[in-house]
Amino acid sequence: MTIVLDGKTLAQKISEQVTKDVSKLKAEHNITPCLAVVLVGEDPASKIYVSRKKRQAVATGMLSKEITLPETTSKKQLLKEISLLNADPNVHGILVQLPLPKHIDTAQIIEAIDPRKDVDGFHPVNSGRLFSGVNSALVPCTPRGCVTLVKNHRGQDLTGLLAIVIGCSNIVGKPMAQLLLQEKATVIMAHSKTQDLPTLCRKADILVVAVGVPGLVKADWVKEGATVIDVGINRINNPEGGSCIVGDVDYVGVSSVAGAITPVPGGVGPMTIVSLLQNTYAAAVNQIYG
Ligand SMILES: Nc1nc(=O)c2c([nH]1)NC[C@@H]1CN(c3ccc(C(=O)N[C@@H](CCC(=O)O)C(=O)O)cc3)C=[N+]21
Repeated sequence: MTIVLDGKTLAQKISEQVTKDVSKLKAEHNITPCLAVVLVGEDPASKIYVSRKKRQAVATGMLSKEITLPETTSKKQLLKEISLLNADPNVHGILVQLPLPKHIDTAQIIEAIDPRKDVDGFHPVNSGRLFSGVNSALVPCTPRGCVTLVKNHRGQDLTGLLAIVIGCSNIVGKPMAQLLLQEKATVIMAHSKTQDLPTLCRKADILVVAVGVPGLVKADWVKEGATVIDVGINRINNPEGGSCIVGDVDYVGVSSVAGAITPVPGGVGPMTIVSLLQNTYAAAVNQIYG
């Protein structure tokens, strides 16, 4: 029997803990963690994600501040907004929604965020800390959520397990590999140029897929009993009209061999958001005890 890794329920449980932590912080220090989300442009998917992040932050008792800027915003204007948020003692977390419009250099924007407020964990200071295994790092939300989900299912010890991560992005694949390495897993990073990917993947105890290709991973790519984490979120058109969201894993096929699998939606997505809340709380605490 394949176990469905229910990210929605686990995220809800973690969110209740964050709610308690936030109320304790208020009672003891009279400080309410505040998450600032910056959205540049009109991308409909980004708007939905931003409103979801804001709503869930507020649901835990945090404050949320939204800065919405037009598509035509210059790099200079955006840098100015970030420096105001960096300097504002009432803002503890800053998230600049990606992707940014093409005329803005993303790396430069990320580097302008105060690393202590970088709740996405994308700043080189935080990725450097993660690489060095320094535990004060703010860790990117999706990989953090994936590891929480895996450990909640398999137990805390991942020592010696073979973890294969498909996809090498700065946002998911690379930090995911570092976190798994920290858990003493044996880690392989694979990508579109990897030779004979199906044969390689069949060796994995833990398979993390973050490539953005709908249904890429099929049943015969997966070892019996493996834990499969599907990070993909792909909107596809139904033949009968309308659209739906699917992951990078052929869910029905892989369910017949995997020991455990994340659904899309309801798996990694909710864990990403709750990790953002955990990061925002941690950032606020760090800024208090500075
Ligand atoms: N600076 C920045 N930080 C991010 O963390 C970031 C970003 N930019 N840009 C876009 C991606 C995407 N992302 C998601 C978060 C939650 C769900 C989520 O909650 N998904 C639900 C619903 C899916 C749906 O129905 O749309 C689920 O999987 O169940 C999805 C995707 C964060 N991102």
